[in-house]
Amino acid sequence: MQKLSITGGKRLSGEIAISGAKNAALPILCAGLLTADTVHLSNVPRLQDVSTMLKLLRQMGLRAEEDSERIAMNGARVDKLEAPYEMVKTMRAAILVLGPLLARFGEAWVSLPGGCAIGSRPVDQHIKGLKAMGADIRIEAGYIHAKARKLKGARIVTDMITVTGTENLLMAATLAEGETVLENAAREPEVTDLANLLAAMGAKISGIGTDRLVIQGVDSLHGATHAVIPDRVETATFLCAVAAAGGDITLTNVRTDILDVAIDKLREAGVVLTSGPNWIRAQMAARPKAVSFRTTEYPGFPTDMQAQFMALNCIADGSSRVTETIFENRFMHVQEMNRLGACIGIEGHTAIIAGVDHLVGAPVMATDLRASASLVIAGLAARGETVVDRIYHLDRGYDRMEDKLSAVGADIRRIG
Ligand SMILES: CC(=O)N[C@H]1[C@@H](OP(=O)(O)OP(=O)(O)OC[C@H]2O[C@@H](n3ccc(=O)[nH]c3=O)[C@H](O)[C@@H]2O)O[C@H](CO)[C@@H](O)[C@@H]1O
Ligand SMILES: C=C(OP(=O)(O)O)C(=O)O
Repeated sequence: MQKLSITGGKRLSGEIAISGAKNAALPILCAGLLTADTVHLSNVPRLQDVSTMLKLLRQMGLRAEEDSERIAMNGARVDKLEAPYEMVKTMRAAILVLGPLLARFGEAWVSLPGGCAIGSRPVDQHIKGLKAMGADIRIEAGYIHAKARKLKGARIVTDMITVTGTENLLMAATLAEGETVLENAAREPEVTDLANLLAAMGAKISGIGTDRLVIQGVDSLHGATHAVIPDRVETATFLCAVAAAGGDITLTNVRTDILDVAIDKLREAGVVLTSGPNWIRAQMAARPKAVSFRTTEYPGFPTDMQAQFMALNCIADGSSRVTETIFENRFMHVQEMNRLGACIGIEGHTAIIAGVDHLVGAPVMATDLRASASLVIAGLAARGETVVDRIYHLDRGYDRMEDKLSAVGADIRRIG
């Protein structure tokens, strides 16, 4: 099993180009199922989840031609309406084929995702919404089996804000008969990016970027050309890395307008940030100051950045409180950080971090995607060598992270 070896204590200096957003690219690839025409995508990140999603879509009959960070996909020959367990278990986002398959082909078989390292993560709201649109949905042998001769528009109020739930229902609604209103919709920029692509494909959507999406169904969608938005989580991860290790880096291909909370917290931590239209520069010369926060839906503090900011707090001056409100089990990195000498206690959904003067490298285990990133950040700041095991989690969502970090002076390499 591959690992990352990091020898901490090197300041970071130079430029890193940010890749396209994983959480925008995955639903956007699934949108290719909604049309028989060709959808041209650029700024698609090269990471494991994208490869897994392409493998799944190709199994269904979607044609996808890849060239560097561009993909042209054509759904004219899609005929296998199934997402098997082997795919869904490695990538929960496979659930995003449910809405498009049902809307265009009237049937879908999607393995029910189980829980994962960060929480139980049910998909009841996806099912509730599709049922409200007239689908007949049964759970058969571990699969969601959905059927609908033609979906019908409906007013759907989800019990909680759900990102992929909103995306699935949005895609389904584009080809439903009549009007669908999605209340309590997720406002994450990745949902907006998907909605913008769907609009370019001929979908009639109003309220894009708000928590109330109104969709007038159309008979068919057509091809389009779209650039995936830059990854705000990858951006924030590298900003946390320089905040923890010190140095001066400039990130390019970024969208600073979707990073407000992260930027505020980094400034509070003492990072000097300057930015232009598509770049941000971070300079850090001192020990970071501790920052407290609670995760919430966009535009609040993202749960996907919680672990990386916690790594910063471990070596910060002062104590902090980090409350996780989205997932019930997203503190798996805490025990690993404590193995590096951090001082973190957990009270319910809150981690209380007493900043220590320095961390000391040790072998640690990655338990999920962002936990892995946080351990890399901790390793960059620690004295001596940290070896992060199970980095297949990291590879799911980061595009060549160790190459990008070594290019700015980090001592990091893949082993095993
Ligand atoms: C591929 C992708 O975009 N993944 C992101 C997406 O995950 P994902 O879309 O799976 O997360 P959701 O927004 O759906 O989850 C939010 C909360 O709602 C709960 N819930 C959700 C749906 C449902 O039917 N029932 C239910 O109870 C979940 O268990 C969780 O507690 O949003 C999360 C929250 O910003 C991010 O951490 C993930 O990186
Ligand atoms: C939790 C994440 O992804 P996923 O929903 O694909 O598990 C993430 O990107 O941090």
